[in-house]
Amino acid sequence: MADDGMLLNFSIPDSGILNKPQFKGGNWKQRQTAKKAAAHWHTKATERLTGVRAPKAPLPLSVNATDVNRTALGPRPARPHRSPEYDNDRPAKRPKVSGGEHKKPEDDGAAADFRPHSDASVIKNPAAKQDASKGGKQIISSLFSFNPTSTTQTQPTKTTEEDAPIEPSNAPLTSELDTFTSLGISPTLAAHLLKKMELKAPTAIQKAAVAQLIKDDSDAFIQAETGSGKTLAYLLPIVQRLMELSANMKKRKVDESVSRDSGLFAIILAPTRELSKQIANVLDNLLRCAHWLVATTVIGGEKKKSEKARLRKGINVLVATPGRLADHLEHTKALDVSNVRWLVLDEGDRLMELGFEDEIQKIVSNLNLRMRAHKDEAARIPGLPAKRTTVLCSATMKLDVERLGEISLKDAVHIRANPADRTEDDAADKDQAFLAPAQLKQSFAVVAPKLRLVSLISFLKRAFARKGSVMKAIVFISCADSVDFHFDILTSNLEEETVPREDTKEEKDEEVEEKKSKKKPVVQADPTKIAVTHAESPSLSPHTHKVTTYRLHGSLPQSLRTSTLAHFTKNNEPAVLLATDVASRGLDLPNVDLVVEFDPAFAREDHLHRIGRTARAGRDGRACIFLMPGCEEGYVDILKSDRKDGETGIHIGRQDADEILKKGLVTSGVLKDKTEYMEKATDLQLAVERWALASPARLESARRAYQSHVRAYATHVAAERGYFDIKQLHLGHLAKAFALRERPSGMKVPGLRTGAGRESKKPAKIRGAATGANKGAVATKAALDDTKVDDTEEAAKMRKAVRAREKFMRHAGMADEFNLG
Ligand SMILES: Nc1ncnc2c1ncn2[C@@H]1O[C@H](COP(=O)(O)OP(=O)(O)OP(=O)(O)O)[C@@H](O)[C@H]1O
Repeated sequence: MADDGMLLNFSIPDSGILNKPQFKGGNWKQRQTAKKAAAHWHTKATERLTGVRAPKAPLPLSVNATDVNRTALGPRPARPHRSPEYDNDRPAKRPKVSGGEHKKPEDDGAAADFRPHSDASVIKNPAAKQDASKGGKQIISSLFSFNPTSTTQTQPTKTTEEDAPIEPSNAPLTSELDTFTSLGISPTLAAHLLKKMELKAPTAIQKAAVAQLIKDDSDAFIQAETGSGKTLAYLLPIVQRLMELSANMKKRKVDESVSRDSGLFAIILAPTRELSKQIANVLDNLLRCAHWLVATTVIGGEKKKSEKARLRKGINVLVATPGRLADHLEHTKALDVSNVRWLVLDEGDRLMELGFEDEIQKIVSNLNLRMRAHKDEAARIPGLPAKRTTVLCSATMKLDVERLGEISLKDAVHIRANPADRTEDDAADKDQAFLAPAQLKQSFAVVAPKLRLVSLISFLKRAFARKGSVMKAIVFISCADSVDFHFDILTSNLEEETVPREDTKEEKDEEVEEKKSKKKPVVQADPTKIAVTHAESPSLSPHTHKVTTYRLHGSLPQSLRTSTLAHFTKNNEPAVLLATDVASRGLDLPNVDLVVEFDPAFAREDHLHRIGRTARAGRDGRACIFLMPGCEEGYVDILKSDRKDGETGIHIGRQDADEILKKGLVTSGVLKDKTEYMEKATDLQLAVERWALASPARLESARRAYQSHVRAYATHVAAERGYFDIKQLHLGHLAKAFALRERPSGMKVPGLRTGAGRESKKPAKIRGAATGANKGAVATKAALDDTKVDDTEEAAKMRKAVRAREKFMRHAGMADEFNLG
């Protein structure tokens, strides 16, 4: 149209085409109201003249919950400022939902402090609309009101930083007499350890194990704390013995010296692929001083064909996962195990937990059979021991480890770092032998469910505030869905999150069409996002440096898991890894200064393995566990039992959510007024909620994470379920920590993985609290079925393990940890 063409020639000055009026007189409030009204009419007039619709101004991050509501309702009447503390004094309000309809709090078993959600802009959002169409209701509750109070002391105790330094318990020995050569290691190997691997002296467990395994062919059970160097404790004697074998053959001028064709002499079994690869790396480093010896790995998740090709070429040491080795023993002719004289079962308790008992039994019988059948052929290798030595490594001496010992060991020697510490008869509680490294500084944070997410962000913000104070941190989260959700939050620019825009006409039409065709909108996961396992964290990075966030869980493809761990290991900049328990066992990640148990572990020994990712080989480390006020605080008893000086509890620090929020969010360190941190926390929470509401995929991810979290919560071992009582879990408050504004009872997760069809109509709280003795079993089985506890292979193993354990416990007349009946 001609008019349009003419309009193109208009140039609109930056100041606008209408003069802005001056506002004088009246009080501040009246001037603000007049200014807003004028701005509104100014915009409308400009739009009318230009035909261009002005974009809506983003809502600043510094608004609070009531401001958001007001944005939609217009200017509010003057009202005295109400501090969040004032909220605390108010009696509970009946929850009011967006339709104006009131509902009794007990209707959904959720929060009693739900506020009406009248954020029209949120309701206009497609995700929210989709939810509203399903009968979902948007609820905003205040972060700081109606939180449960702590049952323990409210004032933080002396922080662990203030404690006097403690002698490390897993460090290399310092006496001049304690050298590798004094244990029987050859000068060549000792020189290699010193020059190439920078290892000057053995640790206590290495001293005990190396001396024993070099001089003797007896089976052994190695038990030592995390980070004490168990890997080298069993690898060093094997490599030393193989080097001796080689030297022997040369001395005796036997035709062929030891080479890759001489046969397979040692097998090391580890429960996970990550651990197998890590052991293989240490072994490769050792074998650089004996290049004629060849090692390789056979682990699940890799092509069997290439593994077969490697086995065909000939190997001397094999690192494997039990399932894959059992498979090769059955199907790969090139795998000859008749010369195997060392079998190591690393992380024995975990091997049993994952249900590898059958595979290990098969492997052991196969080795025995072939060794007996080829006795004479082995005689051509002078010095090859007549009997096989089996070494079992485990942090604990639980019943299932004893069972593994029965399968694999014969007259085993019990090797401990300090045998004087505990005698074999000191078996009142064998797990108690497993303690945290003495120098590890432990603390717990008492955080109400609603404050969990903002507290985690604040805690990490504070930890990474000064470059160098924390280089690497690991945050343990109970399930894969929750890891993904928190990864997305931490790697998003929350400050850019604005109130979702209004739908365009096209979108409205589309929606009408959709409704007509009665097609349910399908929320598709973005396939490109699956491959992203690390990204910068805007919310954690201070101005001075960047912090990278990583994610790791068993549902990621193996190649991605491996590359993520490698990237995290090589990264020399500050980084945080969000992980499930897939990263809790055996992994040796350098420079981890801090471990955060955002979700407490399912059992005490898992907790010890998790915190053992720091304070390794004598280095310093910090660990903090998040506990909710109430029964969870009782878990401090477990923290005390982790330590030799436990009963006193003097080395276990305590922090409150308020303290964490103040330190993490008020970066100046000085509070302008005592509610400043509350406002900042509320802003952060609102930003996260807006982030979730901005797309259906994010909302789905939040709901999925929440539901998986609740299911995983029900899987704590029976002995600890008093601390983690699902019936005490406040589902409504917890939903807020997942950025959700919905009632737990009405929450549906589109595209829920396996088991979604069996979703009960009852709210999770009621489902979790199934009746009588089988409540734990119901919850556990639901968790195993519906939660991505680990990858599918490991989940299957876990199910098998649960069944095996149930059977075993029944036979042993013991209380079953899953309360099966
Ligand atoms: N003698 C030593 N001197 C210095 N550092 C050592 C020594 N032996 C091992 N280390 C280092 O200690 C760290 C922990 O070793 P390793 O992974 O074998 O411990 P672990 O006892 O198996 O721990 P976990 O129980 O957690 O699996 C590694 O980084 C390793 O390089």
